[in-house]
Amino acid sequence: MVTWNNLDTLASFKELSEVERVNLVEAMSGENGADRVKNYSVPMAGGFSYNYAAKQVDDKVLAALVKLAEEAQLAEKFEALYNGEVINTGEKRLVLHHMTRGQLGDAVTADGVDKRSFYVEQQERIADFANKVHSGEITNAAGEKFTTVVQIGIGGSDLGPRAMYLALENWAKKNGKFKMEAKFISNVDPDDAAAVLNSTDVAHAIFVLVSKSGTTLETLTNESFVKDALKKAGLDPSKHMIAVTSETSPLAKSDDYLAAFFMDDYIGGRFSSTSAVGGAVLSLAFGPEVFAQFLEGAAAEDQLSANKDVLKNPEMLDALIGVYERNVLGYPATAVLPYSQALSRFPAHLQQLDMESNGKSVNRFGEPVDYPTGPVIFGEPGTNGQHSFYQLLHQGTDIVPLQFVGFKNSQIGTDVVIQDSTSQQKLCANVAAQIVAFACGKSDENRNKNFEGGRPSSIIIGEQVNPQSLGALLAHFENKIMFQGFLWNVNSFDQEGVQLGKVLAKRVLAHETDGALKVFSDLLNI
Ligand SMILES: O=P(O)(O)OC[C@H]1O[C@H](O)[C@H](O)[C@@H](O)[C@@H]1O
Repeated sequence: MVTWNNLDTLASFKELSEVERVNLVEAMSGENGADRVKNYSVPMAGGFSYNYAAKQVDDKVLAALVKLAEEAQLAEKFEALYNGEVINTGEKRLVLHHMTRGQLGDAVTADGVDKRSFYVEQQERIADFANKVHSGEITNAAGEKFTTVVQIGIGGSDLGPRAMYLALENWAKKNGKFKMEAKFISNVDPDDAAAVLNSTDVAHAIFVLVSKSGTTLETLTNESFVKDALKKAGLDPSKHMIAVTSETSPLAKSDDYLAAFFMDDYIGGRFSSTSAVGGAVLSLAFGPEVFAQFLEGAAAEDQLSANKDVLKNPEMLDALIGVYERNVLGYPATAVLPYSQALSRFPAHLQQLDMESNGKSVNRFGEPVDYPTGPVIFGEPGTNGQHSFYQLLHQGTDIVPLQFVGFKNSQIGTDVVIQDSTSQQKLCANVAAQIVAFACGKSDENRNKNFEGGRPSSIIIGEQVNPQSLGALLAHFENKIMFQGFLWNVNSFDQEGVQLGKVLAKRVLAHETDGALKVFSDLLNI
């Protein structure tokens, strides 16, 4: 049995806050620093390692974190989750996204079906559909092959799949796995749909309407926008559209689609990249085998997350260090900085994954908590970020912990030697330099040029962005966020905070406003 307690009631949390702070400048300088880089590293799946040498931890802090993990029952809570306990207390739901990529524990039956079999069945249906589209067995009305896939969805039905597609696009082109170009429409801004449609040959496009609830205003509006464009082109929308939704949604039983594929209420939108939500677009774009490899990578990382030895569990360790930084050291934000163009939208996905999950002020029983929970998450690929907001990170008044991700190899392989180094080497040199610059700083008599250092970072180092490594990386962050939710004792799997704005927007559109809302409506010409 697991017990759910607030972080500040745990004796081990009090002990952690009393452990002497690490002076990162000293820790990371000289031979000491070299030893830390060699020793403070844990292997991950997908060829990665998680290196936390430049975090503000030492063996004493780590020992206290291990105790905290034990008292908070992190391993047992994960076990309860994958064995089908109702972890999403707010919505009274199980949390089963891990099951889309493997079976970590017991078989789980819900709604009268074995859930793992249900997810596998959907994967097989998608694979069959994608193969038929690729072979020309499923075509447009004129009998011509579809060449483009356009996903319509928002939030979890957009960000993850889009980030994953962009991450693998060049890898697929280079490795002969590229089947169809994918595009995405998400914003209700008419310029989003119009711009995508203007650059798409709609007669050869298949549209994937993705909405777990089937009620999201932006997505339903964009569906109508696309149907309108198809009709104007003399095409039958029902021959160009498929749906991905939950079986209980209004879209599930509609005849408006060529086919419908399902996820369910036990998979949160932001955790749905490995379900049919990511499966449809990624299988169409790159083939079902590539999607299967992506799932394998995620499953392998999930296995590591289930390890009870904290120092061999990269996700648990990352989560614990993050909570130490947030709740003991008092840092307000975390930046995610992938040194890889392929991961250009990965930080955007993590913003939703992390902030929608752990941006909570009440615990899982609805009682207010007296400590900070999820930090602000933001990020950009390096080196672009360096030339943008790193000034604040190096010399600003807030300390912002950093999560770097770096790869030894590029995806396309085309490179050039300028001033004795390749572009890939320059990219990697920058990430190494930044870690040490942030940690150690540099003294200068001119205060303006002085770097105090002491700014913590970790780095996930991999070989290359490919389907397996991408799956592992995604699972790393999903599971880290889950463990942090356990530590903060919040429900990471609901998102009530997004409702109020939606309700008020409906009122504006119905002209049922007064006060400030009325004046803003007038100012915006609604
Ligand atoms: O997939 P849908 O039901 O259309 O939901 C799309 C998104 O909208 C909601 O407002 C939530 O904030 C997100 O968690 C969700 O991913």
